[in-house]
Amino acid sequence: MQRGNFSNRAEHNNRPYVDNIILIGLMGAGKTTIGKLLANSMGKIFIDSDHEIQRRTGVDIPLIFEFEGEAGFRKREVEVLQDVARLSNIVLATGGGAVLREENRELLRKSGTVIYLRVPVNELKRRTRFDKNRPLLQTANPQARLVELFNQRDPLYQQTAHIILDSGRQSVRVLVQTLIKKLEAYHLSRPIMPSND
Ligand SMILES: Nc1ncnc2c1ncn2[C@@H]1O[C@H](COP(=O)(O)OP(=O)(O)O)[C@@H](O)[C@H]1O
Ligand SMILES: O=C(O)C1=C[C@@H](OP(=O)(O)O)[C@@H](O)[C@H](O)C1
Ligand SMILES: [Mg+2]
Repeated sequence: MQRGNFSNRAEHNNRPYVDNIILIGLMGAGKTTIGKLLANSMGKIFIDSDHEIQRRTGVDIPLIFEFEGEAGFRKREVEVLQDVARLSNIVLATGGGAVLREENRELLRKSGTVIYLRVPVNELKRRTRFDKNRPLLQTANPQARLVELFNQRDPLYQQTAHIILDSGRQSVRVLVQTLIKKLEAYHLSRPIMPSND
């Protein structure tokens, strides 16, 4: 067995918690950016739940919020998560609010190894400041909004994640390498058969 070589797929086919990688964290944490690179490096298929929602509806996220409100968006999000969680050999970048529903938190935890990209609010603000595609940040004070969301969601991300990666200004490339090492260390420390935790 080639320990640490995740491209050896056959070994992991019936171990979804090893096979799939799921990224969670606030807006701007780098889920989409790092997810793509991580999938590439590990020979996995990249899926972004927001992209999938946009593909299915044919419209962008701000328009869904405008017409259906956040509640409408969350319904679409849960549907997409349930569908993509059935796949294997994927890296899934979720939207920042995916952990709000308990049913999603349970689903994500049992469908893959969940990684929380934990980034300080100042850095999140810097990364999202010119972005018009995140309806929740289109307020007079996006920094205060991010603080509020961090306080509300940080405990939810922590309880959902198998691995927490605290990061600030490291480059995306360095983060991907660090993540691959953390994944290997995490799985080597686990029993072969997954438990239900
Ligand atoms: N480690 C990083 N260092 C610098 N910029 C980053 C890093 N990760 C992501 N970014 C940038 O931050 C912005 C938001 O990243 P994104 O991947 O869309 O985050 P998320 O999907 O978590 O909301 C993008 O412009 C991206 O290029
Ligand atoms: O935090 C949130 O509630 C949201 C995050 C966004 O995704 P990113 O985290 O990829 O920006 C997107 O799903 C939507 O605008 C709502
Ligand atoms: Mg994203």
